Amino acid sequence: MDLFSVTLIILTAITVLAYLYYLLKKQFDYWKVLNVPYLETPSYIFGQAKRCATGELSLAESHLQIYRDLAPHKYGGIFLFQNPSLIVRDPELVKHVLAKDFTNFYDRGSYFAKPYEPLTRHLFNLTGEEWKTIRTKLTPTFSGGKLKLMFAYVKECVDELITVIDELHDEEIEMKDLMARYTVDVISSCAFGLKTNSLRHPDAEFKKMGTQALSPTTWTRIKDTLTAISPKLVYFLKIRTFDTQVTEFFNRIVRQTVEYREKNNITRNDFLHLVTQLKKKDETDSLKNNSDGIILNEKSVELTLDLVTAQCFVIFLGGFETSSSALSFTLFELSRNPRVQQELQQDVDRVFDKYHDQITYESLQETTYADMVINETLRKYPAIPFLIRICTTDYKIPESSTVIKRGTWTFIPIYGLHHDPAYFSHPDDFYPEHFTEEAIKSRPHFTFLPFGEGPRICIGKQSCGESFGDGDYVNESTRKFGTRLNSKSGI
Ligand code: HEM
Repeated sequence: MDLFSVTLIILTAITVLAYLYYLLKKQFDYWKVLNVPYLETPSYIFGQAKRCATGELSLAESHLQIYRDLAPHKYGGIFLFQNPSLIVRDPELVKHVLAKDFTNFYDRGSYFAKPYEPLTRHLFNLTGEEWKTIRTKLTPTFSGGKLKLMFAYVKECVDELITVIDELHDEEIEMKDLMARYTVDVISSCAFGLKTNSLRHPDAEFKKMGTQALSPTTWTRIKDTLTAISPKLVYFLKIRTFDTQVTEFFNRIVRQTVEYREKNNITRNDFLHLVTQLKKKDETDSLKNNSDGIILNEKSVELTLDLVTAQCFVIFLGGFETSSSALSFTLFELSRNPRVQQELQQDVDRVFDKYHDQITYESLQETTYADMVINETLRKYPAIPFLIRICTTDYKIPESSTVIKRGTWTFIPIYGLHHDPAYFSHPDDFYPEHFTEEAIKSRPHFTFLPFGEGPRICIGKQSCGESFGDGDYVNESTRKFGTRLNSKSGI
C-alpha cells in the first residue's frame, strides 16, 4: 500500500471517529440545550447506569444516589446508556405523571414480543387501547367480594404453613425459601385452582418454573441491557423473554385445567374461573367506563386462550417474587426489632381474642399495627425501586417552560422518595410509626408508592394484604411463633 492510501485511510478513520464523538457529545448536551437541571454523564457508554452495570451499586442504590444528586430540583435529566431520561422528584409532579396527565404517560415501555411470544402479552406489558380493554375486563375479578371468596384457599395454605413450621420444632429455618414456597401454593391455588403443595415438596414443578422465569442469569442480564439500549434490535432479532420450558409449562397448565373444568363442569372461585367466564361473556357495562381518556374499543381485544394464559402468568409472576420478598423482609425486620415484634404480637392477640381465636377476612381489617408493619416493609424494601412511564405525546411540565419530547423515558424514583427524610423521619430504620394516621396525614400524597399509582396501579394491591396472604400469614404466625435471626444471617 502506498503512502497516499495509508494517509487517506488514517484521515478517514480520524474523521469518522471525530464525527461519532461529535454526535455523542451532542447527545449528552441534550438536557443542557433544554435548560433542564441534569447530572453530567460519568460514561459515554453506560451514562448514569455505569455504577449499576459495573456492580458497584444495586439498582435501588444507584437510583437513590441519582435522586439525592438531583436535589433540590423538582425534576432533572440523566442519561441511561445514551438515552436522555427524566427523573421526577417532586410529589406534585409525580401526581401529574401517574394520574392527572395519565393520557400523556400511559405506556410503560416494557419490551414485549407479542407476535412471536404470546405469553408476554400480559397486562404489565400491554399499552394503549389493548391495555385499557384488558384492564377493564380484569378489574372486577379483583373486587373485594371476589377476593373474599378466595380467602378460604389462602387460609388452607396458612394452616399448612403453620403445621410445617410446627413440625420443624426448634430447627433453624431458611425463611426466604419457605416464604417462596408458601407464596407459590397461595397463588397457584387462587389463580389456577391447583394444589401445588410446594410447602411439602420443595422441588414442585410450579415453584421450579416460577423461579426459572424470574431468576437473573448472565443471558437475562445481557437481554435486559440490550433491551435498555435498543428494544427495536431485540424485537428484530426475535429474542425471547422466557425460555421454552417455562412457556410450554404455563401454556400446558392453563389449557389442561380449562379443558378439565369444561369437561367435568367444575366451578371454583379462582382467578382462572373468573377470566374464563369473561372469555365467554364480555361484561359490556363496565367496558363503557372510559374515565382516563384512553380510547376503548371492546371489540378490538378478544380474550383468546393465549391471552387468558398470559394474564394468569402475570398474576403468578406479579405476585410471586413481590409477595414472598415482602414476607421475608417483614420477618427479617421483626427478628431485628424485638420492640416491634412485641407490639405486633399484642395487636394480633387483641384481635384474635375479639374473634374467639378465628382469623377471618373481616378480622384482618382490624389488625392495624400489622398493616403498619407491612407498609413499613414495603417502604423500606419496595419490590420495584422505580416506575417507568414513556411520554406518549410532547408534554409541557406544569409551572415551567420545559417541554419534554414524545418518547422520553420518565422515571418515578420510588426508592428515593421512600428514603427521603423530608417524608419519612427515620428513613434507614424499620419504624412502623411512619404509618400512624398522623404521620400519613402529615406528608404529601405520592410519596409512598410501593404499588405505583393512577390508572396503572398494581391490580393486585388489595389482594396482597388480604387475600394472597401477607396479612393473614403475618397475623397467624405472630400469634403462634416468635422469630429471631440465626447464626447464618451474619448479623
Ligand atoms: C407485595 C406485593 C406486590 C407489590 C409490591 C407490587 C408492586 C407493583 C408495582 C409497583 C406495579 C407497577 C405499578 C405502576 O406502574 O404504577 C405493579 C403492577 C402490577 N402488578 Fe403488582 N405488586 C404486588 C403484588 C401483585 C399481585 C399479588 C398481583 C396479582 C394478583 C400483581 C399484579 C400486577 C399487575 C398485573 C400489574 C400491572 C398493572 C397494569 O399495568 O395495569 N401484583 N405491581
